[in-house]
Amino acid sequence: MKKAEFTLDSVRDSLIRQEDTIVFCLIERAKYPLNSPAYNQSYVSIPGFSGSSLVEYIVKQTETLQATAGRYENPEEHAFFPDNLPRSLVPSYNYSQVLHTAANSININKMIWDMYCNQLLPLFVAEGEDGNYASTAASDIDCLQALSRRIHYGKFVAEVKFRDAPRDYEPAIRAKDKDALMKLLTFEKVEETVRRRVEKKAMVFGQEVNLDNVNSKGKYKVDPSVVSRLYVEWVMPLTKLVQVEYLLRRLD
Ligand SMILES: C=C(O[C@@H]1C=C(C(=O)O)C=C[C@H]1O)C(=O)O
Repeated sequence: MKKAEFTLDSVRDSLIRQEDTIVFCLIERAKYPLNSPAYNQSYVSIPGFSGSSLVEYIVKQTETLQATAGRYENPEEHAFFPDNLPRSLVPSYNYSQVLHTAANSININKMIWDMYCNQLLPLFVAEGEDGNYASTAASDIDCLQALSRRIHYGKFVAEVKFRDAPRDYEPAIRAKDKDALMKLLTFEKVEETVRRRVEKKAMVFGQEVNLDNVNSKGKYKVDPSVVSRLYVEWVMPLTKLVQVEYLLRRLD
């Protein structure tokens, strides 16, 4: 099978497609209220598990299973609990080796976890509980994995930007000048387009569909302004943080 081409346009196309995944994941999570017991230590006393919540239990177990099926062999995937994961038990796929090996040392999932659980969730789910704790946690892992994939995709964005203009990036990398790197890789117009597009996607994907094709209740399943805030305050800044961290190691 032909490998996908690797250009700034193809990388941006992937980010655009990942927006759909993220918006749909948020819509699914918003079916349930906060369900705070899923995040409380007092609710879980599972024999053999010493973690701090049902969500952590489900994420750890899911990652263990998916590691054996080769998920983390893919340079686009990052585990939330990467320590002591089992090895893949399936034949390895020959992924394109486009990234510098230093990419392997970058994983900001702890920040993503904290942002999602402590800041984002209360903004887009209703208060209260309905007992669907396991389903809620299953929705959380979908959201977390989609956000993590998008944010760590910054490694590919940075690589393609570096290859397009190595002479611009090299002095800032050698000087370890994070601010200069941030300036070089930032495109404010692109960010504004992303912000407006994800807000629109939240309106289109999250509306009530009926045969008159009118959003009769004028309500959305996830508040579009929360989705644009998610991108402006967390997703884009964290993607840029990954880009800077990657570039700093690009000449190692
Ligand atoms: C991802 C890129 O780099 C930066 C980060 C962006 C983002 O996270 O969406 C958008 C524009 C850039 O400032 C890009 O240039 O496409």
